[in-house]
Amino acid sequence: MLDTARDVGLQCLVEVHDEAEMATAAEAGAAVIGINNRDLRTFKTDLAVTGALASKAPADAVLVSESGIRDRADMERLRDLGAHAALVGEAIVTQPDPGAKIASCWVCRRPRKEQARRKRGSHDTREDLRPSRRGAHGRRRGGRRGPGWLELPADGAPLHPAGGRRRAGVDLSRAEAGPRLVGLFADQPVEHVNAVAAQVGLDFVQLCGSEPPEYWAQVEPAILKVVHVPPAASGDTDDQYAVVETVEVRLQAISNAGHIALLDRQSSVQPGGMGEMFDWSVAKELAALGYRFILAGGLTPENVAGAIEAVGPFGVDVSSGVETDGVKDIEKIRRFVAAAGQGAPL
Ligand SMILES: O=C(O)c1ccccc1NCC(=O)[C@H](O)[C@H](O)COP(=O)(O)O
Repeated sequence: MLDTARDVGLQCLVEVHDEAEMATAAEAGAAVIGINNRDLRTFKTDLAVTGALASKAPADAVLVSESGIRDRADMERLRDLGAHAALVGEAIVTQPDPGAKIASCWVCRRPRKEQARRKRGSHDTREDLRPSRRGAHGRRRGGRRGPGWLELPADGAPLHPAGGRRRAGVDLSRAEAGPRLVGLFADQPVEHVNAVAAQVGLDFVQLCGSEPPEYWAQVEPAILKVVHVPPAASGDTDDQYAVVETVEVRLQAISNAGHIALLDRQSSVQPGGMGEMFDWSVAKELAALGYRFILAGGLTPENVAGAIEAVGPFGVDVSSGVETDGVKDIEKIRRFVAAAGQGAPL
């Protein structure tokens, strides 16, 4: 059945409740395994079932904990037990405001102690399609590096694709096999973005301008949406909190639309590539609230490990920090990638 599903382009969620069923699922090659915390014979529900079976799952399976999940505390517990996703029914449908309930349960980051445990080899994280960008690699084994192709109307006219290719210095023909290819745009006609993406075979489009959600909806490839983080007006805590709230609204909208957010410093000069950091405590706060984002702005081979450790982003992005005299510097890129790999796992 799994083979048939794959042949027609479907993925199966294979549900298990005990060790024997987990062994069957593993043997069958199930890539997504649902651990049902409810015993369907007795209807007894116990989240500990997830803990007991997660360690018996194939290392590269995605684990979905199912049933009996009520709130954020449960979600955190399941995450710590090794689940990658949760299937929640009753706790959401019985709420007057299901959206608020979902938002209150959102847990994304794996805590560091769990990362460390996995890194020691007891249970591995899985390869997924999450990108990091342009050699700015943050995830350990599961991360993807994404060379970026920059197309911004900063000088009036969009770059021709060939210009982009030269600028990014990547062999586009290798994009399929290796890194994910990201194209950067800012407020350009969406038809143009789609045409370029199709012509070049972009995996992601990074929107660096003030494109609204209606625009995102028309973009064909996956989207990285930049959120420019403004400085706190006075630097005091209230102002900083106001910045967190402003950015949070944007992150929510991006996440709800199924896209990936990239936090970068706001600049009146150009929408990125300024080599300047924003206040990482804002990013740290948002990561603690469970938001996933790529961290950008002023990263360098020297500070990237510390940034990952301090903020805990989903990925990191760099431009000028790996340049020498305005040109990408392969040695700096190598050092950046190595240093990012040494930061706390994302
Ligand atoms: O990277 C550029 O040169 C650039 C130029 C104009 C607009 C946007 C640009 N880049 C957007 C990015 O995503 C950068 O990688 C991001 O802003 C980080 O840049 P940096 O602070 O220089 O590392």
